Amino acid sequence: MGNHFRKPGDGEGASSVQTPDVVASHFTVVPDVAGQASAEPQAAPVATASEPDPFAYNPDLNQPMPVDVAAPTPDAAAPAAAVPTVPAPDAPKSDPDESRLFMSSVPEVTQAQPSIPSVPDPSLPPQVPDVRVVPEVTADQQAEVADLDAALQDPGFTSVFAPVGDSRRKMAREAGVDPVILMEHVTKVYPAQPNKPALDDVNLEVYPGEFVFLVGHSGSGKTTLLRSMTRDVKPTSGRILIAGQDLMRIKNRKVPFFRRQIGTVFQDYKLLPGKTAYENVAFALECIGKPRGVIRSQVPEVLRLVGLADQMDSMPDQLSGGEQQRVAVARAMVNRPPLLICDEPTGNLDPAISLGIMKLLERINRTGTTVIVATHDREMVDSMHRRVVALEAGHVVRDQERGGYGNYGA
Ligand SMILES: Nc1ncnc2c1ncn2[C@@H]1O[C@H](COP(=O)(O)OP(=O)(O)OP(=O)(O)O)[C@@H](O)[C@H]1O
Repeated sequence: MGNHFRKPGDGEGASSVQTPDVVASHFTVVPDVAGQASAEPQAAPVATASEPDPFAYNPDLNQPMPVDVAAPTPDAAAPAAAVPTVPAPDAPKSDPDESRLFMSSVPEVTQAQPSIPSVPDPSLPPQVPDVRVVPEVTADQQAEVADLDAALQDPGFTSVFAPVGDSRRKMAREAGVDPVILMEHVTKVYPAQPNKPALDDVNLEVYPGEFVFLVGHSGSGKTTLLRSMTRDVKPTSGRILIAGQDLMRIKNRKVPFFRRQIGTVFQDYKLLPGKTAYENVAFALECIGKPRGVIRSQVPEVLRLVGLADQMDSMPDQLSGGEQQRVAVARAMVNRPPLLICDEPTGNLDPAISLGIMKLLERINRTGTTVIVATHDREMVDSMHRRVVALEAGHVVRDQERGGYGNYGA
């Protein structure tokens, strides 16, 4: 298991143009439960792959795409209806250097990505205009939205894989591709509520590249589900594999290394109040032993891509809620985790700002990162036409391709 997180000896096909630092930043290896890999975060072995994996996390556009899996054509990869301001990946670049962050050191695309016309891509949203009406947006909010929109034009966000749709998921299963999230019969009973499981026999599979909304009433178990994916909560029974790591068996001392591979974004940002935006993002890289030179180059780039180039030196309390959340997203993404877990990322934000954050997450998803988002934002879910998993009293009651929010209270 675990094709998504590469392990030593996996990536013979890695591009020769990548520097070791860059490769390490993309494919940091977590020591496995058996302790076969180095426990030192600095080690970050370079990933290699003897056989190309169609669904592996692979930001290098020059890597040959497997022929039996549909890579998005540039046009197909841009869900233009849901994200009208995001340019197609083949949009002209205003600054060639700008492509260095999320695609750090990824060379220019020199060849068209192959596609399989016979495989439909049901993940693409229908071509309907975005008719969201955002009431009473203040001048500050307008400026903030404009900033983020400008940042989202950055060609550094490059589409590698389209989100995985139903037929792709089926195809992935048939091809033996491992899900990045696998939950089997997961039940969580908190001691304080012994007769009311927070999760009750949950089964869930999420494949690399998917974007999934998690919805449900307050108290239905969304946070417990997400926290069990990061081993902040240990289920009472069942099985959880995250990128091949068996979270029911992983040793406690290995959990911090595992978590460094997962990006997390929460409603309350969780920024360090005494550090600037730059320092908050840099801290994430310092914790995993990244060299200073890598930090100095990657942190400004990721902050620029989330539209905060001019606010790197601001303290959290000098930033708006939306800007703080963008710092949190930048921090979660700077090490390029293949999985991004977001718990109510727009819960504290105004609608216009929320839309910007969601566009950002969608754009990150289009670089190949699997994204799961718990939300109460009905409009957002309805407008984005993504996979929707609904929980009710700890049960999965709906798992729908390109679904809507459904009949849930706020
Ligand atoms: N630490 C805890 N101890 C005891 N019960 C808990 C704990 N955390 C959550 N619960 C209970 O588990 C159930 C699910 O809670 P959870 O926070 O996962 O729901 P949620 O869907 O995320 O809710 P919300 O949308 O309000 O955040 C609720 O009944 C809650 O009271």
